[in-house]
Amino acid sequence: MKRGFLNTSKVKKQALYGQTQPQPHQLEIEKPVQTRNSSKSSGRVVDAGHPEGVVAGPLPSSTNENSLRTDHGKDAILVSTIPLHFEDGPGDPDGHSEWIVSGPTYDKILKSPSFPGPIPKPRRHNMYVVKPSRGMGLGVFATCDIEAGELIFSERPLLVYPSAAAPLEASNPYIRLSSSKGRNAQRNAIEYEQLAEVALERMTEEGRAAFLSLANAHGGDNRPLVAIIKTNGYLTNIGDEPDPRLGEDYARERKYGAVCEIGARINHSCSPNVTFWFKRSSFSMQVTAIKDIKAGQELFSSYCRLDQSAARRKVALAPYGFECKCAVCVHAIPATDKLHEEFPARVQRFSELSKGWIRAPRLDASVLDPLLQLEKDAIKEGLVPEPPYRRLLGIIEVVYAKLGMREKAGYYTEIRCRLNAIGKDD
Ligand SMILES: C[S@@+](CC[C@H](N)C(=O)[O-])C[C@H]1O[C@@H](n2cnc3c(N)ncnc32)[C@H](O)[C@@H]1O
Repeated sequence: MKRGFLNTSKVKKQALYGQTQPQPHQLEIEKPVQTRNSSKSSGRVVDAGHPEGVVAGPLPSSTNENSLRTDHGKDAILVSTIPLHFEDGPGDPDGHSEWIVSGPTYDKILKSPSFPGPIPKPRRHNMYVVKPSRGMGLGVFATCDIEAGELIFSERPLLVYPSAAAPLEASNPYIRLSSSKGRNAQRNAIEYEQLAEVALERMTEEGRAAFLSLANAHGGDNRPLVAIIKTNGYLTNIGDEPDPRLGEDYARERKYGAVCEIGARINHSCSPNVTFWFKRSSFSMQVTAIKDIKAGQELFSSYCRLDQSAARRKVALAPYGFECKCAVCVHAIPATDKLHEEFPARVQRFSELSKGWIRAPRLDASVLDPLLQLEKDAIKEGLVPEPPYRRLLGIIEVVYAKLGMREKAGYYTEIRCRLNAIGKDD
């Protein structure tokens, strides 16, 4: 049976399946919504009904024939609850996410061995609290001392969505849209608002309330759900395979973003102390400390790339509706801007020099001075999350080892390993 899904509550509670059609990402709804390059009639959303023993309600139960399948066509788009939830089952103890997803990506993840695994658990309970943060709305605060590299919490996102659903300024690394943004993005956003409505309907009452209570920096947007996604989404490591047959927009991997209930309360700083990483095998988002954090301190992530000047960061953050007042921004001068922009190149230069130092029969301890100075500056400028920072730690470590200063070398090995371990187990 084929039907327009938006005004059909039964269908709203089920996975949606668009059969393979010549045009990508098209859904037949009351009025067919056309996506990029499209002048032909759209694909179809099919209510395939339920197999025995599987039902749509009560929410978030959502499995139907389509969500159990792992052979969806290239152009299928589903809204599905993940992990799957069966009527007579207890539901996943780690919770469920709603996922707006292309058929092939859905199939790929579902077919991964032992998917979904349990979400990682922090070593300690209740390491954070959500409460008001001066001038920033709500924020998340540490309730105990936390070490760099320590997992603070993990959660199944409320919603996982294709990043094209929530195009932001291109410099945002977390929700990045492919090159030809503009018109296609607008069209996609309308379509995705409708898909987000479907996803919202499928959530539990608590999940829906949590989603709708999240910050919205795009109040004037007439797509309120996409606006919430834009304000709160973080990039995951799940992406659709590139599909060059569909043109420039689809010619590279298109990532998925995630909106999380707790993670979304973390405010921005250009000197962040936590990082987000997505674990595919458990379909969960992790928040891990990248610096030692004292009890009572606020947790901050970065909403923008840090390898750019304060002026560029300001532009990148504008869609979030605030001006960053962190120490790094407030004290920005041309020299600090230069460090942000040149940090990877400076580390690279030291990396090349260090090859000669290691081979040298004897090394003067003075080679450490500029390295330690760069490390100090990088910490002060909030560059700890940048991959070159870890490379810098590695260089300092080998220089200390070469100088026979084992204890110092060991110290650098430890912090480098702790940072390197973040997100590595997936
Ligand atoms: C993902 S939410 C963070 C949680 C949010 N404070 C809340 O109350 O839910 C992003 C929004 O928080 C606020 N925000 C985040 N970082 C900020 C900062 N450094 N300064 C001022 N406002 C900030 C902005 O309103 C932004 O649009």
